[in-house]
Amino acid sequence: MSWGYAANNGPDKWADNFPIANGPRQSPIDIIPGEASFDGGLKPLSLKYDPSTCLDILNNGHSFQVTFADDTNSSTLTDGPISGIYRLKQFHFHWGASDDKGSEHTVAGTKYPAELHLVHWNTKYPSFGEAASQPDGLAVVGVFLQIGDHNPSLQKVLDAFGAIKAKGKQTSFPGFDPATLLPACLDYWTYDGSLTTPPLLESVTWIVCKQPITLTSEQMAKFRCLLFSAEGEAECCMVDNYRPPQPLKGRSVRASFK
Ligand SMILES: C[C@@H](NC(=O)c1ccc(Cl)c(S(N)(=O)=O)c1)c1ccccc1O
Ligand SMILES: [Zn+2]
Repeated sequence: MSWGYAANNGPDKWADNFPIANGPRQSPIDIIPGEASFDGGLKPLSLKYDPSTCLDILNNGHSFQVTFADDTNSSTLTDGPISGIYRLKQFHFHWGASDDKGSEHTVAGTKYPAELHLVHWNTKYPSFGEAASQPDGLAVVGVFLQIGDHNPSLQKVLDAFGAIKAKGKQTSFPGFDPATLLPACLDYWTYDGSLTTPPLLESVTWIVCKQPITLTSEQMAKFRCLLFSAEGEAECCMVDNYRPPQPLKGRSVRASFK
């Protein structure tokens, strides 16, 4: 039985096969703004993305991912809390069965309907796979989604869902600029954490943007048309693919803003 988000294979069961689930730097966490410490030494994020590196969009049975060519420094994250150059590998989302839940990080207990993760790896290592096992290997920019105005950029992603409805489906997705999914203000919280999905490796510098991006409730409903299941299997809607907040275990959360 492989891991998932159902009662019999979901987050409460992951420690059976991935004992690091109870480790010292697990993600996500509940971010409590009043307990975050402003760090004037934190630099602004520098995100430089080249749309020509965007390759395809796929349903991996846990979420959907938009993948990028990461053989050059065309799409990178630098500065912010990190040193060196991190390359964009993919972005994906986590969302709920209804608009009152779905994000992985929460803010003083507040859940957003969804959360975007832009996954980058440290080019001091030879590949994403190598980097994912190093304490400074990955850097993920998290962006909350909240119900509001229509999001034309996100609509381009939603329009591709017809081709990737079932687990294992993939289609080319050229020329998409992920910078169009970023909020106007790049103030952020940062802390040391992990992948929020198995193998839950403790290799992620988390960078969570304070300002959400918006989408309409109708756009949010489109996420819930994807399936966890493969073609020919009993249809199972892809919803509630989020891990709940994990213990902080003494970690500090820094803020790039006052
Ligand atoms: C669901 C998907 N997970 C990732 O690809 C993933 C990779 C890195 C990060 Cl940092 C994150 S996260 N959520 O912390 O940003 C998620 C996955 C996991 C295992 C096997 C197949 C597969 O597709
Ligand atoms: Zn994620």
